[in-house]
Amino acid sequence: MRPFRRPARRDAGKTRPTTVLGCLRPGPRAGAALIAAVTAATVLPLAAPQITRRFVDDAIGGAGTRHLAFVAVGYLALAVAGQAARTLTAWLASRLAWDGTNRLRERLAEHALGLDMTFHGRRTPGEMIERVDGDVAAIAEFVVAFLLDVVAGVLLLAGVLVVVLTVDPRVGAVLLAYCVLIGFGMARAQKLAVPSAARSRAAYAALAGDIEERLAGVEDIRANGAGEHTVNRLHAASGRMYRAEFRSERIGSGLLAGTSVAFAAGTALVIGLAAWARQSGTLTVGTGVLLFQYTQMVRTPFERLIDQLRQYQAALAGVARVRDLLAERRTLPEPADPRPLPASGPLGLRLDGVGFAYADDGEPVLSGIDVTLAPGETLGLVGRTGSGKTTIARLILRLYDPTEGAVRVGGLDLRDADPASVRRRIGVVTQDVQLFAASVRDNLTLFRPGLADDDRLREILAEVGLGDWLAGLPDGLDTALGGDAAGVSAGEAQLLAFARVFLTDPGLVVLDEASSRLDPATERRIERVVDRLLAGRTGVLIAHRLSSLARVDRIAVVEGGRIVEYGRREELAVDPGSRFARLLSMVEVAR
Ligand SMILES: Nc1ncnc2c1ncn2[C@@H]1O[C@H](COP(=O)(O)OP(=O)(O)OP(=O)(O)O)[C@@H](O)[C@H]1O
Repeated sequence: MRPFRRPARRDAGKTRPTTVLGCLRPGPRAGAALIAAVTAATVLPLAAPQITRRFVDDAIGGAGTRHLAFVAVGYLALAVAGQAARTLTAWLASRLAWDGTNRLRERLAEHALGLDMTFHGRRTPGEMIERVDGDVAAIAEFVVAFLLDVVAGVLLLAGVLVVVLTVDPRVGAVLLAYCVLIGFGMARAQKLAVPSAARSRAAYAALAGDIEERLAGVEDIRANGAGEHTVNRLHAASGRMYRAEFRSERIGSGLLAGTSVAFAAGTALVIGLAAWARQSGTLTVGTGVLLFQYTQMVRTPFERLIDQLRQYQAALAGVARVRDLLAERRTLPEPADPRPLPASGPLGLRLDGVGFAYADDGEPVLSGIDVTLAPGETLGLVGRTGSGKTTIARLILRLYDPTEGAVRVGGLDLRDADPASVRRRIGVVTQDVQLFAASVRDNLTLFRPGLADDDRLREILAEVGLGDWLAGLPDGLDTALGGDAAGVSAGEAQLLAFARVFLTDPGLVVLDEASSRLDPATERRIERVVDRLLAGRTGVLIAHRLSSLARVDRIAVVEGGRIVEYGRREELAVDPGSRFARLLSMVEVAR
């Protein structure tokens, strides 16, 4: 099978397909090769019984051994050629299917990555894996099976009927009626198989989602001793899958057994008819054998078709889900006339009467938020958990659009700003730093090789205080970091995240301070880096430690989605009636 190829090279200069069918459609040459192979794989086996007939009739007629051996060799050659055609068809079909599904998988991954947080907030990673991988694999398997078993099978069936009708119209008519009956029975059977296959697939997706979620939270589960409960839940979910799968299998094998009996009856019928025709002298023994062989040939396509019913259902459900995913549109509209944010220097920030709700008909999480920061100024956001600080940060990063008011950066409403310049000019460091199973270099540049050369990367790592850490790594920038950030402490991970932001040199930075405790030395290192990062940049700091607020110009106290206090830090600190002063004095008392 051809190895997976990157789309950038293959599709360079071409329009990328956007629909499921568009992705799966083969190129004209590959399509023609497949049609030729399928035709050969159908016609060659159809010719085989003709040779058997000749052999039998000639043998009964007293033909010589040489002649019979010649006919036998012809039969053998035809069988070998038929098998070769079938192997070629299988190879071409799987190659085309995997080529197509690779295109589909890439398209889906690209599409899903381009969707907004509103979409991703509603989906678990397990569900997305099942969609982008599980469904696509089901579609690929079906495409192979469809080409091999359904298309080739139906062609063979039609060929057999045409030949038998030509050889003996009476037997042909019986065979045709018989096939129609079996086809009708199968269509009815499909109604049974379809829902059970869909249920089994849904149970599997639920189990995959459950496992993924539990594995992601393994630390919390262990720490809280929830292991037994988790195993019990998984037991229940796999029990549901087992029952759904078992039922689906039972229906499948019941159908297979039913057709076996029907075919045995059909064969007996045709043999009986052939014997009767032979007695009445209208049929040679060879033709009887030929009819018997053709009847046997009808069986395989039908059995394969039945076998495909369940797969067909899974694939159809997969196609529907993949279509739904491709039909998902960004909820953040692209600006009609995108304007870039100022390319250099600190960016001013203004939140103008901003209101926001996560769901269309949900409770507002933010309302009436007004904030103004001049370029280079810093704002500290404080407030209880759940008050809306992270949501404000998300709006500033344009992960969501406000439902009321506007977020302006550098004088530009973010809805009118060029999204690429928003990503470039607004930087963020969140509490949960995501490190990838890749080299230090890729973790810093986030897989953008042209972003900075190695010297610049070393310089930045030294700047954030990771110079010694880098020197201690076995392969320097090439050292692979574990996917779970194994070998990287929480503090180092935070510093790596700062290094990422330094690389793009944004004009506005949003820092969601790590609430977990770091050792005092690391905390001091991080604070020094924060100072350096905020120098000459506009900053919004979600502060979990009041000490961090010493560096900000303005303070906003958030409560229940509103700013209940806003002002210059020094003024609020000396105003005994302010909440900020009360917070400060509480910390003093605690000390
Ligand atoms: N993705 C989301 N979908 C729906 N509701 C959300 C989502 N994220 C947050 N919320 C809700 O919005 C409100 C504000 O949450 P937010 O995370 O902004 O608070 P916060 O002040 O940052 O809290 P913390 O200090 O704990 O991080 C909360 O009621 C929260 O439950």
